[in-house]
Amino acid sequence: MTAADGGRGVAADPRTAALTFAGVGLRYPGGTRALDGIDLSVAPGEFVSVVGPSGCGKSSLLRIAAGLQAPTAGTVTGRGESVGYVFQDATLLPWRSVRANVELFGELRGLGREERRKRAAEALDLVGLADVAGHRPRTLSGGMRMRVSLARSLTLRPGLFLLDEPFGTLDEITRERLDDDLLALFAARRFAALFVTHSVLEAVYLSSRVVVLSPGPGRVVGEFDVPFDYPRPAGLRFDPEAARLAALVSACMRGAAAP
Ligand SMILES: Nc1ncnc2c1ncn2[C@@H]1O[C@H](COP(=O)(O)OP(=O)(O)OP(=O)(O)O)[C@@H](O)[C@H]1O
Repeated sequence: MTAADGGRGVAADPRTAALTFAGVGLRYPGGTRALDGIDLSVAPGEFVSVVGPSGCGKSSLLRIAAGLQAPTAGTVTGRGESVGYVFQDATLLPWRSVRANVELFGELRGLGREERRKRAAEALDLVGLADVAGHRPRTLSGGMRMRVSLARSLTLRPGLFLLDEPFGTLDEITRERLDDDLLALFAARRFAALFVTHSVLEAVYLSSRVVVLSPGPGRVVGEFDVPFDYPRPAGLRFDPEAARLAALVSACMRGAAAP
């Protein structure tokens, strides 16, 4: 259950999981084998991060989870009706106001105008952007745009959030701030989350469990439960126990990357 068990975390029970991969493999049409034999479950209210060397199949795994890519082996189950997606690009519509962007998913779902407005206002409040609801996306910073993207998904009240390096292109301070925002949202809404990142420290700071993939084709080579309660104190970034755990995860990743 902890780092002391050498990277064998406790997987979620597939019967009650928010998301389960069973024997999932992916071979792209050109022949690249991206994933092989992935068994992984995310429990309701669990925050799972996936780390691994570049090209090991992390984004492919997220795309399969999102239903954007079909696996060529195995099955994916448990995706409920309401899944939130946040990818590296905020993909906002430039001609719409922030509020209208945040209302978009509700519109696509066929929610009534009043309900959409209410949910958008609530979500913008949660991410601290109520003041710029009438602005166009181009007037916002990169970090604010990612917040709008988060808010847009929050309007669906997702039971599962899929996040692929959402803050990867942002500077360190903005990224840390958004990590804190995400943690606050997680504490408030307690969705299940599958989060892809290159940063082991970010993974430990945010997650209840960190999963390590091998070089491609990605296989699960380590799982680490993170033994810190939510809400997490900002000081956890500098906590020696967190640093020790991050070192273990890194070592597992380096071991996996060894020839
Ligand atoms: N659409 C595609 N068609 C063919 N091959 C692909 C496609 N997308 C990804 N790949 C290949 O699949 C493998 C896994 O790619 P993927 O983007 O999932 O890895 P990743 O771990 O997210 O990489 P990174 O950390 O660099 O973002 C790589 O070898 C990549 O070249």
